[in-house]
Amino acid sequence: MTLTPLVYWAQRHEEIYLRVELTDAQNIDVHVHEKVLQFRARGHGAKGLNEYEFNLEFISPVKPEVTHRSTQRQVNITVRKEQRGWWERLVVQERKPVFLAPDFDSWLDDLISCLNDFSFFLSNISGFVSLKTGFLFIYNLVQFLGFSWIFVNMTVRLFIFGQDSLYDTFHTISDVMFFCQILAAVEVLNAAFGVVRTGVIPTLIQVVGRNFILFIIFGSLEEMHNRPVVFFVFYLWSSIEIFRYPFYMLGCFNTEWKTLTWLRYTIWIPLYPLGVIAEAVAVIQSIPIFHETKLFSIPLPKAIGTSIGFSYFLHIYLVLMFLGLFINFRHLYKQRKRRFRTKKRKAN
Ligand SMILES: CCCCCCCCCCCCC[C@@H](O)CC(=O)SCCNC(=O)CCNC(=O)[C@H](O)C(C)(C)COP(=O)(O)OP(=O)(O)OC[C@H]1O[C@@H](n2cnc3c(N)ncnc32)[C@H](O)[C@@H]1OP(=O)(O)O
Repeated sequence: MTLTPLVYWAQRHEEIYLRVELTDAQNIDVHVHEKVLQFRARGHGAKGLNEYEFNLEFISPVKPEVTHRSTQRQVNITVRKEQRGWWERLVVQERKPVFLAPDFDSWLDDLISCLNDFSFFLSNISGFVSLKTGFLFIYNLVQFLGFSWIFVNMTVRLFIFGQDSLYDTFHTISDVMFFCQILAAVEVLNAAFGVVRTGVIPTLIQVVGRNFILFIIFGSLEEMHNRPVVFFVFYLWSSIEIFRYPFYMLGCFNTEWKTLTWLRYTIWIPLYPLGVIAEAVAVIQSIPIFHETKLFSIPLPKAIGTSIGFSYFLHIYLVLMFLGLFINFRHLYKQRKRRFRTKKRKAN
């Protein structure tokens, strides 16, 4: 008849511990094949000095290497789980074998270690959520909410009112866009003071470029308010921001969602040129209006008798825009390469 020793078990996320109640155990043979652990040894158990053995078929796969250590009172066996995780029970069959019992001492150790882990996590978190992280997170959250509101509002209005919605974008959206774009000046400061790892020039080009269109071209000319170009400019701007800001928010906690990262570093490829083209259309449409109204024109001395129209500056600005497009396109291309190259290297 086969004699089985008493076996106590416990688990951690990566390991299984078995404590076999055999004193002075000798000729210990323990190995794992597939999910089954086989144990055989000679020692003093419940039925005196005898051969004892047992088999356990684990509920999940384990690594084939087993370590064991015998003391005068028991044999301790450690088996490594194939995949990290918490098992709902030890063995495949729902009714546990009679010789098997939970090892409460070890569970207690486990509980203590869990509490230690938790307090370590808490102490880390409190250090981690520094002032800078908190500030960046809130900033990105506010921008994300603002641009999401813009994007969703414009999309819903497009579905409900169709083409008509293109003509009143400025009236319905501009207040939130003003708010978000004024706030975006913070990004220039962040870059200038090294709060985030990015160049000042690309950020300045981005913020100044957009605010020029928003405040000077759209904001100061009522004639522009009902033009469909406002819709295209606002829609293109918000289309990138609803991905860029949540990407930064996750970054604040060293977390990433691969799809979001891919979107943040990819959809600018079509959006940026389209955005610049839409902005250029807005500038071109505003030129005759500035010309007629003489708004922002600089009067010259009476002797010369004329003024320098703002529309001249707009011609120069059109050239600057494409220069800006080139600089920022190159910058974003480099950022994309850096991001995906670093990721690939980390993966290797
Ligand atoms: C100098 C005078 C100016 C004269 C202007 C005249 C010319 C004007 C031409 C203007 C053309 C503008 C056209 C434009 O308006 C059209 C459009 O926007 S269309 C829509 C598509 N647009 C886009 O896709 C651009 C979106 N914007 C951006 O991407 C940024 O503003 C830009 C500055 C262009 C690039 O961003 P950045 O350099 O910051 O790259 P990363 O996102 O890779 O960030 C680098 C690292 O910094 C961390 N970071 C950055 N910001 C934050 C933040 N707010 N919170 C937390 N962390 C942040 C980021 O995580 C990266 O860190 P790591 O590398 O460690 O991951």
